[in-house]
This record gives sequence, C-alpha cells and structure tokens, in this order.
Amino acid sequence: MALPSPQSSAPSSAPSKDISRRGLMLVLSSPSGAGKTTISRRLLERDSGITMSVSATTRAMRPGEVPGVDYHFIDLPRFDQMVEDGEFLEYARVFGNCYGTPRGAVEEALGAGRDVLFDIDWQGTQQLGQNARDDLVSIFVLPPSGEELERRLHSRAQDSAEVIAGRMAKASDEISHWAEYDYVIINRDVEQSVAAVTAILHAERLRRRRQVGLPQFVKTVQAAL
Ligand SMILES: Nc1ncnc2c1ncn2[C@@H]1O[C@H](COP(=O)(O)OP(=O)(O)OP(=O)(O)O)[C@@H](O)[C@H]1O
Ligand SMILES: Nc1nc2c(ncn2[C@@H]2O[C@H](COP(=O)(O)O)[C@@H](O)[C@H]2O)c(=O)[nH]1
Repeated sequence: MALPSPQSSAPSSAPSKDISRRGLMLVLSSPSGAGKTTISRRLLERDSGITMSVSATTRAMRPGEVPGVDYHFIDLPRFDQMVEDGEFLEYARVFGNCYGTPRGAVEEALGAGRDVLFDIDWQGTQQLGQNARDDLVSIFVLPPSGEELERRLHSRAQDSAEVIAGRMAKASDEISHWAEYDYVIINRDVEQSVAAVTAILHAERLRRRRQVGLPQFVKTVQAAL
C-alpha cells in the first residue's frame, strides 16, 4: 500500500510543533467483548491527534449504534463492489459478517500527519502489516479471564444469547494470534488500560523514523552552533 507523504503535524508528544511526522496506524484487536471499543472511545476523547477509522460492515446495527460513527452499515452487494473497486485497505469475514476499512479516510488522515485508530481483527491487522509495516503499531487486548469475557459480553446487553455463544466459541482462535502483536495489555481496569495505550501511542510518535522533519531540524540547530 502506498501511503501518502506526511504534512506537518503537532501531536502533544512531539518534541517541536514544527517537526513534521508520519501519521501512524494504531490497531487494537481482541476477542469480542474484551474492551476495545470502550478503550478506543476514552482515548479519542482525550487525544485530539488521533482519529477513529470507521469500518464498513454487513452486520445488523446494534441498539444505540450510529451509522457513519460506529460503522458504515452496508449490504453485501455494496460490500462486494467496494472490494472489487479496491476501496478497502483491508477486509475480512468475522463472525459470519463482512467488515472492511475504507481506504480514503485513512489515507487522508495519515497524509495530514494524523494518527488513525483501528478496532479490527487479526486478519485485518495482518493485511495492514503486509502493506505498511513501518506505519503500524499493534496492540492485543486480553480479558482477565474467560469467565470475565463472557460476563462482559452479557453485560453489554446488545447481542442475543446465540450471538454471544458464537463469539465465545471463536474467542480462543482470536486469542491464539496474541503473539503477532507489538504490545499486549490485559484489560482489568479500563482507566489503566487507557493509560497503557496512551503511553504506547506517545512513545511510538517519538520513533525517529516517524519524525521525518528531524534531519532538517537538527541541521538548523547545528547551523547555529
Ligand atoms: N476493564 C473493564 N472492566 C469491566 N467491564 C469492561 C471493561 N472493559 C470493557 N468493559 C465492558 O465490557 C463490555 C464489552 O466491551 P466492548 O464493547 O468495549 O468490547 P469490544 O472488545 O469492543 O467488543 P467487540 O469486539 O464485540 O466490538 C462493555 O459492556 C464494556 O462496558
Ligand atoms: N478485519 C476487520 N475486522 C473488523 C473491522 N471492523 C470491526 N472488526 C472486528 O470485527 C469483530 C466484531 O465487531 P463487532 O462490532 O461486530 O462486535 C471485532 O473483533 C472487530 O475488531 C474491519 O474493518 N476489519
């Protein structure tokens, strides 16, 4: 995937507001119900430098979900057309439905030097890694236990008992990919998990290769010495 060149950006953890930086792709994956959505919402509230990637899906809308905010809800023929037209950065079949990341919004954000947050499964993470490994930072979110995972799925009260049973049956498969991720957190306490994700984000923003404006900045500093 050819990602666009970065513009100047000023995330809070950058050493200078004048140093341009490549936007990064921060991925959260987990078994269903471990807490990705909850962590993502709090991170987005607190960090204005990161934007959520809104996926397209063929699954039915849950109570309280907002089209265009939580997902772009589309039918299967439309999904297939988007696949054919190359409109997805990645896509996968998950729990019997199709999910994909529309390319345009992500490329626009990265091109403007903004970071993008993804809530996607291991298949999508692998696809992003194959195409843009240097721009990817991946975090796997584990539940504290299998019992707690099931409790959370029930407590969310948005899926039928049948859907929850299906997701629990796939949880072990999803967890088997944990070691493919850059970071792993155990989501016991939401606030601690958000703090951990924030720390990862801040450190990854400071990676030398992402601060593409550094050579020029260093030259300017040296010229004055
Ligand atoms: N640390 C936590 N302690 C207790 N409950 C939590 C915690 N994190 C999330 N939850 C609750 O667990 C439920 C599932 O969380 P959430 O919807 O964020 O999971 P998810 O990983 O995004 O699931 P999915 O993959 O199905 O979208 C929600 O009711 C949420 O409030
Ligand atoms: N590969 C992708 N996986 C995605 C995408 N959007 C969401 N997901 C994953 O699907 C499951 C189920 O989500 P839910 O909202 O129906 O509970 C979950 O693991 C998500 O991470 C996507 O665009 N690509």
